[in-house]
Amino acid sequence: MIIAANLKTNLTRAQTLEYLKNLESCLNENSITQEVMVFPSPTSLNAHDGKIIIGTQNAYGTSSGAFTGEIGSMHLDEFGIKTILIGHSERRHILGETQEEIVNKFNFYKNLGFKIVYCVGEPLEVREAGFEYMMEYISKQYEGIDSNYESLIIAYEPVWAIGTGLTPTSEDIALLHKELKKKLPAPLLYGGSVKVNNAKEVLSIDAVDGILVGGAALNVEDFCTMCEIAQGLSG
Ligand SMILES: O=C[C@H](O)COP(=O)(O)O
Repeated sequence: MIIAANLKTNLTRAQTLEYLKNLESCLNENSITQEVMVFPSPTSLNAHDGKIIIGTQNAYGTSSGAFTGEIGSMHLDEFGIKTILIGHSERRHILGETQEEIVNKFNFYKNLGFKIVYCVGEPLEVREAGFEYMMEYISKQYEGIDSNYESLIIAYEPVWAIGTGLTPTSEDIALLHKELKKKLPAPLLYGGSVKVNNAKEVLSIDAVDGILVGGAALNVEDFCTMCEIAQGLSG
């Protein structure tokens, strides 16, 4: 299974170093063999020696250049980072990234062989408009994305479940994941208010290959517990 922590705009560089040190020890103590990823804030990116895969929450589709406020692939190369989160709902809905910009970024990092965790998901009004409309909405988020890319991981994150404490029912997640797997057979993570107390239920659902955790991952013990839960379920 893939257990990923998106630290968003939290934890300083020093706090991230401490977090990674503690997480690495916890993973070792508990013999965790699952794929564990952490996406720190851009100023906390660093080389890391250990089990944890460090990914970037964002980067512009360039090596370097005149793109004020952005980082490019050369900044990731400095730390050996080869994993990127693309299409997160906060970038789509708060920062206004369009599908076209997302596809450009996807293609740039695909051409560099990055592992891409590609996020899709619907806002509440879309879900309330019915299943068919919701699936059409999510399908548009797949437009332009190379479904055959071998280093692709999809994360389904209903926007209304992110940071709200609300989660779809297990039946809803199972249904959605089944539909999304038909579209694209890549590993499929669920994200949106996953916490220690619901991680087991979510990870037990068919077609859930892992979780992408935001708020609840900020506590390193809790995030490690979720890795232990995944380990337990993987036998
Ligand atoms: O990338 C992670 C997701 O946005 C989930 O965030 P959350 O666990 O705080 O709901």
